[in-house]
Amino acid sequence: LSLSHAMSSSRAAMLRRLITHRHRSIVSVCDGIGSPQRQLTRHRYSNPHQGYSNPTPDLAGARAFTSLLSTPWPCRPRASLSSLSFFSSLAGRGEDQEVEGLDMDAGTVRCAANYAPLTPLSFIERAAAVYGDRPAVVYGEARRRTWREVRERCVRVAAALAARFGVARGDVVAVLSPNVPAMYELHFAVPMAGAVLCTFNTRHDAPMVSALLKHSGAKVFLVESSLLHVGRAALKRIADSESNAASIPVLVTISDDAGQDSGRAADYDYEGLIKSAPSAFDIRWPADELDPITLNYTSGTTSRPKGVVYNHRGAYLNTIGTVLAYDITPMPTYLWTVPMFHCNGWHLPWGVAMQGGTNVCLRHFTAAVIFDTIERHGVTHMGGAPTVLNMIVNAPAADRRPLPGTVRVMTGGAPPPPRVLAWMEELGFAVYHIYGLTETYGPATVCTWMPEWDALPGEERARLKARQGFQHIAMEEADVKDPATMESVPRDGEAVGEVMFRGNTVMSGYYKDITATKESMAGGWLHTGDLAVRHPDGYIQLKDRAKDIIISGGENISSIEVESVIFSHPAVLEAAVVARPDDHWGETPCAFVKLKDGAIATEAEIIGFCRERLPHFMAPKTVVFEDLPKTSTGKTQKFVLREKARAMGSLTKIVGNNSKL
Ligand SMILES: Nc1ncnc2c1ncn2[C@@H]1O[C@H](COP(=O)(O)OP(=O)(O)OP(=O)(O)O)[C@@H](O)[C@H]1O
Repeated sequence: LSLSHAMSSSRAAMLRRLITHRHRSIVSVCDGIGSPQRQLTRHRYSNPHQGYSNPTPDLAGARAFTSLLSTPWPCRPRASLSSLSFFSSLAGRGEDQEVEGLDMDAGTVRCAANYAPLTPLSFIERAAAVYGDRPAVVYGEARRRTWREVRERCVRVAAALAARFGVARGDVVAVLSPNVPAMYELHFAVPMAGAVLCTFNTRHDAPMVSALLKHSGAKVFLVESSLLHVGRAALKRIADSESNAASIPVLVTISDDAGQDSGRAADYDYEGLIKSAPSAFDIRWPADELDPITLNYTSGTTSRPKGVVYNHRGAYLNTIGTVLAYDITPMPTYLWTVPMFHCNGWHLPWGVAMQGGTNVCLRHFTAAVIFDTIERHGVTHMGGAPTVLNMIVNAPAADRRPLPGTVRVMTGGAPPPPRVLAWMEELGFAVYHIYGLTETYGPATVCTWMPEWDALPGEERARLKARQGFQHIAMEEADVKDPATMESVPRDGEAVGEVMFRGNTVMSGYYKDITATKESMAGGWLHTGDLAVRHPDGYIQLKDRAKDIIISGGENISSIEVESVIFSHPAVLEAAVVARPDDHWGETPCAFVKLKDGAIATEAEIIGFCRERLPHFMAPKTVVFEDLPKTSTGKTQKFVLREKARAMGSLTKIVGNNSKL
C-alpha cells in the first residue's frame, strides 16, 4: 500500500483499513521514482538502497491516487508494459515491510515473514546457494560455468543494462539468438533489471523482426553474431522510418568469443558489458507478482504473431507445473533442443535452475549431434516438437548411439503422431506428451501416464500417449466446451468442443490489444481455437485447430487423425492434411506428403493405405508429394498448403442436374 505524504497519518491509516477491508489484500500502488507519479510515494515501505527521499506533496498525484483507489482492483489501468512500473515497489523483497493485518479479528497478517511475490528469479538464488560449485551451463568443448558463476554473470548483465542503457522497470529488452549460454542467462538477467524479456524467433526475417521490435518498444536489442545481418537490417528499417532516434533500440552483439566493449553506441558486446558492469547492483525483485516478466510472440501458424505477456507469478507456477509433469528430479542434465525463444523454452531455463541441473546448450543440432551429446554429457532430459522426434527416429543407423540411461523427452507444440511416439520408445526414450499455447505459458496439459498402461501393446500405448490429457498441476482447469453455450461436452470421446483453460498460468493478455485480450478470455475461460473430445476417463484429445478441420459432405474430418495414419506408412517422413474445396462435398481431404530419402510411394498407394485404416470419407482424395513449409517452432504452415489446395480447384465437377464427375 502506498499513500501520499500529503495525507495525514490518521487519514492514511483510515484509507489503509478501508482498502484492506474492501479487498482483503494489500494493494501495492506505485513506486514514485522515475515515473510521472513521483509524488505518490511508498508510505510503509522504505528501501535504504534506493536513496529514497521525501517528495513534495502534489495535487495531481493525490488525484491520481484517489482515482486508483476508486478503480476496482482487478481493473486498474495497465496500458503498457512500461506503465506497469508505475505499480512497482521500491522495496527489495519487503524485508523492512511492516506487518499488515489481513484479518485483524482472525489474527492473520501479510508481511515479509509470510509473503514474497512469486518469481522464478528465486530459483537461481537458491541454485547458486545449494549447487554453487556444480555445473550450470555447458557449451561446446570449453565452456563450463557453475551456478555461482552464472548467477554472478546474470547480476552483472542486469547491472549493465540498468547503468549503461538506463533500462528501468517495465522496459522491454529484446533478444534474437539460438540456444547459446547468453540466451540462457538473459532469462534471469533481464528480469533482474526489472525489465521484460522479449525473445524473437530465429527464423524471422528482417521485416518481421523490425515489426516486432517496433511493436514491443524494445529499448535494447541483443543479437547473436550468426544473426547479426538480420538484426542490423531490422534496425536499419526502423531507422529509415523513424525520425526519433531515441525509439531505435541499442544493439548489443552476443558472440562466442569474449569480446571487448568498444563503447560505440551501435557496437556493444555482451561479454564486454559483463566485464565493465558496476560491481554493486541490487536485484529488482518484482513488487507485484503480476508484474510482467516476458513478452512472447506466438508462432504465427494461423495469423501474424501476437504478443503475449507473462507475469512473474505465472512463470513461477508454470515452471513448477512443468518440472513436476516432466519428472525433473534434482540435478538433471538438460539438452537444449527446444528453442528458448518458444514460450521461454517451455519454462525450462527457470526449471533447470529450480532443480540445480546442467544446461547443455547447442547452437544448432542434427540427429547425430543429439545422439553424440546425450552420450558425452549423460543427458537425462530433453525436449522437442514432434519434428525433432521424427528426426531422431529417422536418423541413419550410423548416426545413432546407444542411450547411456533413460532419456526423458518432453514433446508438444504440434500433434505427435502415435507411430513416432512408438518408435521413440522402441529406441529407449521415455516420452512425455504435453500440450499448450503461447497464451498458457507453453505447457498446460500433460498426458499423465498410468502404470497399468505399461502392459498394453506398443501401438495401444502410443495411441493413449498421443492424447493431450489433463491440465498440469499449476493450471486450475482445462475443459472442452461448446463455445456457444459454454457447457462442457459429454465425456464420450465423440462430442467435439473447444479446449478452454482457466487458472494462474493463463497469460496476462495480448500486448497493446485489449480487444483481443478480452475476446480470448470471454466467459472467464481462455478460448484456444483447438477442437477436441473428452474420453470417458477424462483425458482430452485434440482433433484439430478450428481453422484446420475439414468438413466433407457435412461430416467433420480431423486432419490430425488422417495425418496419424499417413505417418504410419513406412515410406512417409512427414504429412499434413488440409481441406480442398469441392463443388459436391464442400471440402475433401488433400494430403501433402514428404517421403523418406530414397523411398517411393504413389498417390493411389497412400489413398489405399488410408482407406484400409479409416472410414472412406476420411481418406485423402488428393495426395501431393513435396516438402512441407514450417514455422521455426516446427509446425506445418497449413495456411500455405490450404492456399495450394484452394488453387487446385474442385475435384468433383458438377455437370448439371447435380450429377457429378
Ligand atoms: N501436444 C500438442 N498436440 C496438438 N497440438 C498442439 C500440441 N501442442 C501445441 N499444439 C498446437 O499449437 C498451438 C499453440 O501454438 P503457439 O502458441 O506456438 O502458436 P501458434 O498458435 O502456432 O501461432 P499463431 O497463434 O500465431 O497462429 C495450439 O493451439 C495447438 O493447436
